Amino acid sequence: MNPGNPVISIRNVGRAFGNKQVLENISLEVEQAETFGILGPSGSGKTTLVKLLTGIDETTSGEVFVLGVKMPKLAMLQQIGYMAQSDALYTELSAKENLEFFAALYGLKGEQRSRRIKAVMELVNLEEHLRKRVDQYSGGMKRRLSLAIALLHEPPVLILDEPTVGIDPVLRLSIWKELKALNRKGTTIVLTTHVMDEAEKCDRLAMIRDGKLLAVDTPTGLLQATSTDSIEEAFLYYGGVRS
Ligand SMILES: Nc1ncnc2c1ncn2[C@@H]1O[C@H](COP(=O)(O)OP(=O)(O)OP(=O)(O)O)[C@@H](O)[C@H]1O
Repeated sequence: MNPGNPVISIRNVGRAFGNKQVLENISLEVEQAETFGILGPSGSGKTTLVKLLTGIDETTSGEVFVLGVKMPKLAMLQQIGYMAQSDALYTELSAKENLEFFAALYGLKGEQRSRRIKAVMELVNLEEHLRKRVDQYSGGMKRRLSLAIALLHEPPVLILDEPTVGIDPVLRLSIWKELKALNRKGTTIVLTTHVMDEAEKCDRLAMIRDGKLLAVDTPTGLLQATSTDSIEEAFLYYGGVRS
């Protein structure tokens, strides 16, 4: 970590849809090479928040900066790897064709493109299914392919919306190992999760409920602040029970 050099800066951010205020006055910063988790009950605004970080969506108040650039900014596509909650894949194409499409979008060419496609497919354990059409993939395989695409261009910022849903525990562990290895190389990771043992692996966690930021701290700090023994209990303390 490199404190004082935020890769992501969220300043007084609000997002409303019509008269429904989904995010309210959120401010937080994520430092370089942090794994930063966003935890909150269903409908609390996690996906809305991460979409603002990727530039897919825009704030209705406040500002978001990624790597010092005010979002949204199309050019930041190259700098951010995003894994959405619902897979954005071309199902009538093979995995390879999907990867090639995104590789082209990210400007990867020739030998580098082939090398990266091979590397990310190995990582998510799909190398044997490279030529298979995505509509023949299981739900878990599609999640893994989506993660592979997010990692393809080795972006400095990774934004993952519930990355390991539908992924078995063995593969989940190997994906976490890789995420931590990326962290060590300087990649900043923001993820949303409902999985408590994943939350514990984050350097810091933001707890949100009803679009409001309730706490930001290390997992240990959250346990101390709530006098609880597990992240699950801390989550319930902050109102997860009311989801
Ligand atoms: N485009 C939209 N138009 C209107 N309301 C929306 C829109 N997108 C999200 N919302 C509302 O914003 C709230 C927060 O949704 P969001 O998807 O961010 O929650 P979440 O915390 O990611 O939930 P989950 O854990 O179930 O994925 C919900 O009440 C949702 O209905």
